[in-house]
Amino acid sequence: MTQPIVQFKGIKKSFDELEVMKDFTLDVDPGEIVSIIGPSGSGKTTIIRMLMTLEKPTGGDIIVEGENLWKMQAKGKWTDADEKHLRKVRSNVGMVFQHFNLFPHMTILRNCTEAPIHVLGLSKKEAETRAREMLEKVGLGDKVDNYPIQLSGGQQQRVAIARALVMQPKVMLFDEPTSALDPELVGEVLAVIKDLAQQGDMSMILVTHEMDFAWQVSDRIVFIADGQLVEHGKPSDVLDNPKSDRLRNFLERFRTQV
Ligand SMILES: Nc1ncnc2c1ncn2[C@@H]1O[C@H](COP(=O)(O)OP(=O)(O)OP(=O)(O)O)[C@@H](O)[C@H]1O
Repeated sequence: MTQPIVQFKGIKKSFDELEVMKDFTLDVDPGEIVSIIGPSGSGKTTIIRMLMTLEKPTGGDIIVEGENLWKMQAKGKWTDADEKHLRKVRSNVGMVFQHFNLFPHMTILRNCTEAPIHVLGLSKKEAETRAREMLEKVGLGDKVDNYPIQLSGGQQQRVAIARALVMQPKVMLFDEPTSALDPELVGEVLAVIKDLAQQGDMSMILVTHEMDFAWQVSDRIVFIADGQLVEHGKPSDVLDNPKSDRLRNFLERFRTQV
């Protein structure tokens, strides 16, 4: 049996009095494409942020490639060696946010070489070779010397995808990657993500409100509500034949809004 690349086990998460996750459990297999859907405020972004170690779960375990993210302390407290180990495990996880957050004073190429040089320790030449290859892959091979401000929002988001890919992650996280874009720019970004999904060598966890897109690219759709996983399965099962009232109501509300 293959070991899941990512495991959430009994995750609890509260912000002061607000209990966001009550008991969230999910395994993601190598190469699997999982989309997370759910009502606004149900904790989708929080799940992604916990996996990026940007938020700490209140309880439960998050395991990446067999390593328990929040329990890596060898001596019961965080040491420099633990932090280094954590950074290494975390470098298996790439992230594309809603807002692309490129460095405005750096060229597109340099935006993509900073992390491989400083986190992975690649030489400038190696990092540039990888970055050019990834920028080519997202259709921006001719923009390496431009600055972010010279690119459209859709192009900037494609740079953000290339920047994450340069780290050769085993899992890519996308948190509503098109929601900050003008509608006419959404398609080009979704096409790049779809392409990556079809290559099949990376796992992906996507938080998206683009249901048609989720239907097309996902191996599995996960519906969360009230702090837990309510339903999951193949897109045709979850989106076309919901079993629970909560999912049925969510999809109905969603369809009347679109
Ligand atoms: N740092 C924080 N401090 C306090 N509350 C927070 C924090 N981050 C998130 N929350 C709250 O946790 C809940 C879940 O937020 P989250 O952003 O994960 O939801 P979501 O499902 O991604 O929502 P949306 O679909 O609207 O993006 C919300 O009520 C939010 O206000």
